[in-house]
Amino acid sequence: MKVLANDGISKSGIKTLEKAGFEVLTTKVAQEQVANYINTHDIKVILVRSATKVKQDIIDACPGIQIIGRGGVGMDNIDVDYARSKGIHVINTPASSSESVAELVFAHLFTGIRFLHDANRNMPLEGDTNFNGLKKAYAEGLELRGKTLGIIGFGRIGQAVAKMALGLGMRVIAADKYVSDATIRVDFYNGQFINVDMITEPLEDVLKHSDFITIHVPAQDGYVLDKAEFDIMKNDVGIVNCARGGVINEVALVEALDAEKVLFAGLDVFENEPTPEIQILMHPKISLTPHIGAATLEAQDRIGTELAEQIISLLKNK
Ligand SMILES: O=C(O)[C@H](O)COP(=O)(O)O
Repeated sequence: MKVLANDGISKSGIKTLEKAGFEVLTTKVAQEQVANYINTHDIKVILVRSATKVKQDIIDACPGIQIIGRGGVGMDNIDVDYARSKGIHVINTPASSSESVAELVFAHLFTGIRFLHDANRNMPLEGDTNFNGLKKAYAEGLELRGKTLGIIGFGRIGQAVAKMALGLGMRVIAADKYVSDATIRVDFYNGQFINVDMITEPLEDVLKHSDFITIHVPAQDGYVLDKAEFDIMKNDVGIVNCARGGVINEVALVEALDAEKVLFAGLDVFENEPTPEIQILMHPKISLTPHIGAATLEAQDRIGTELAEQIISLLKNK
């Protein structure tokens, strides 16, 4: 039985699938060729990350598909309900990348408070006379310890961020439409841990009281952070988005950065992907990464193995 991993899959995933008798194809087929490729190669399982879209057109064109697998969390590139209504299994790996995404949040936070994005762009060339000016700006860096981190969206990833923030000595507050409380287990390398009980707060309170805000909600209709939300935040707040483009109004964000309301932004996701708007790309106060929250060897390894195990249990153990 053939599996097409159109956006790639880890070696561990391929090995597990091959051991169970599947043939795994990792050819990167262009979006417009996907349906034809699936049909001509008799593919039964299509695996994607966020790049390949599996919408109604592909589902209708490929009646042989039995499983659509998303290696990762967000399924906004798949018509999940429609696929399920046609009897197709749709699977993802919701827990595999939480730690990696959370670590990227802190990469952006540390970058923002110590101006790494600016330093990387502006280290002096020989004869450059501006560096002392830069050094003075960099001397206005901040520490995370003792600051308040506001987490919007308190699911698995939001809670993984909370765990790291508590470990760094930050105060953590969170808002979530659906989660009212959570116990955060802050665990240490030596096996010791402490549990911290948290109750979520209204969004407005989180916006008002946070020194830094990080957002962890799925793709949705409408912005979560728009001008009205920026207006009630503290001055010099830092913003991080490693969730989905489209949850922050980028025009309002740029205005807030230019008005010195927001100190910096760390963005892994954009309204336009893979190429963000030029105002975002070139902005001196924005630290940029190209949607790499889950792009660690460890996360991809877990994702590949977890997908493979789900496929085997759905198709081999019937
Ligand atoms: O939803 C996810 O899992 C992340 O956005 C990662 O997306 P990617 O698999 O395309 O890196």
